[in-house]
Amino acid sequence: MPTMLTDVFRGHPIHLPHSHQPDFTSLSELPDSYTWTPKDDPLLDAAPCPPAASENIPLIDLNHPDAANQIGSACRTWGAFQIANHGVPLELLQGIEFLTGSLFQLPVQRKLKAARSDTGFSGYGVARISSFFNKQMWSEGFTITGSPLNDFRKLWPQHHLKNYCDIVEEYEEQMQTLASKLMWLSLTSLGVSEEDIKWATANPDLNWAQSALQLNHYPVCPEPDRAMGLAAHTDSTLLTILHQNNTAGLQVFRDDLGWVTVPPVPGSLVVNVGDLFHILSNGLFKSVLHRARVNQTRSRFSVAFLWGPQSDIKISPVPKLVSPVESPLYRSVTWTEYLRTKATHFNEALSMIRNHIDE
Ligand SMILES: C=C1C[C@]23C[C@@]1(O)CC[C@H]2[C@@]12CCC[C@@](C)(C(=O)O1)[C@H]2[C@@H]3C(=O)O
Ligand SMILES: O=C(O)CCC(=O)C(=O)O
Ligand SMILES: [Fe+2]
Repeated sequence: MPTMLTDVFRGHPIHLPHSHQPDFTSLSELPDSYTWTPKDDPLLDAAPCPPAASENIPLIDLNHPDAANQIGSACRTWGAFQIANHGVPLELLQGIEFLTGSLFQLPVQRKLKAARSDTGFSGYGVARISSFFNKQMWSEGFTITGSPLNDFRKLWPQHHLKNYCDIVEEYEEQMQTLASKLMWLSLTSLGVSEEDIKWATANPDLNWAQSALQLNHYPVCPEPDRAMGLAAHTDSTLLTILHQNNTAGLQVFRDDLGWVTVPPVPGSLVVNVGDLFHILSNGLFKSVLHRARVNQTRSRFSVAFLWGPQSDIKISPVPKLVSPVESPLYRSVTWTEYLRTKATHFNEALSMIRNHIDE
């Protein structure tokens, strides 16, 4: 029986030093513990030198006949792109956004009833990556995997539950189908087809995949330029599909451009390449470093669908992308092993599993 995401941190507790959530609305000044300087994050103010032209991640129409190549090119240069005509109904995007807003609007004491424990996976809390930073992030989150019923019943009365659980389940189903379509489209652009990835084709109906939903809230902030919503990180996933409300905040990093803000395009979705897809593509696809900034006038919400393989599946560079010249850059790893490595080594996790080829 493969490890489910719910078991990933069992026996591997993640203790978050600042798990106490403030009532963000009551703060008119940024407390020192929320004030970030380049000492707290060396990439905080990273800007290109000389300043770069205004470039952004591409917006790709999934109905375009050349979509696969456009996606492949975005995965190589940015590790991120936006998609339109993705087939996810607008009402469902509005539904998950409404649910996210209603959840975070609840009083802190109620949200804490569904707090995530040190060894737990789902529930309410600060970002898991908080333990790697000295400063606190201006955000709150809620992680869901599978049915959210157990956690939701701690938050809402019975009559809301069915509707909210239906929205989450429908959203997870649609995202799962979309993520798989995006994976195969991007692999096609590398000349990799379904016969080349046995673990995916041996388990039809996406039985080989698992996922989590991360709901994020970035409240209005009195001093946004000195605060950080979610610090720079890469996702551990194969792919992450992100819905953001109509408020900018997500930024992606490119060595040559510095931080680039991803503008919200109503109805479209952002896709990030995660570390496992970087490994699978033998480094051809970039796992994108990204973060979320906050602002003074509008709350921001995002819903990240984090998608990866079941835990009995070992991910390693696709043999077709490996040759005597292009040796495998990484050893094989399951998602569970990788999440645990990431929980201890954070942004160094990829280099921990990199093969060191003697020159
Ligand atoms: C499956 C997962 C990926 C994630 C850790 C988690 O167990 C659930 C939350 C995910 C998230 C969302 C915010 C950024 C991130 C780095 C984190 O701390 O929690 C990601 C994790 C990840 O992709 O590694
Ligand atoms: O809120 C955002 O735009 C980013 C969220 C994110 O990176 C995540 O949940 O992993
Ligand atoms: Fe992320």
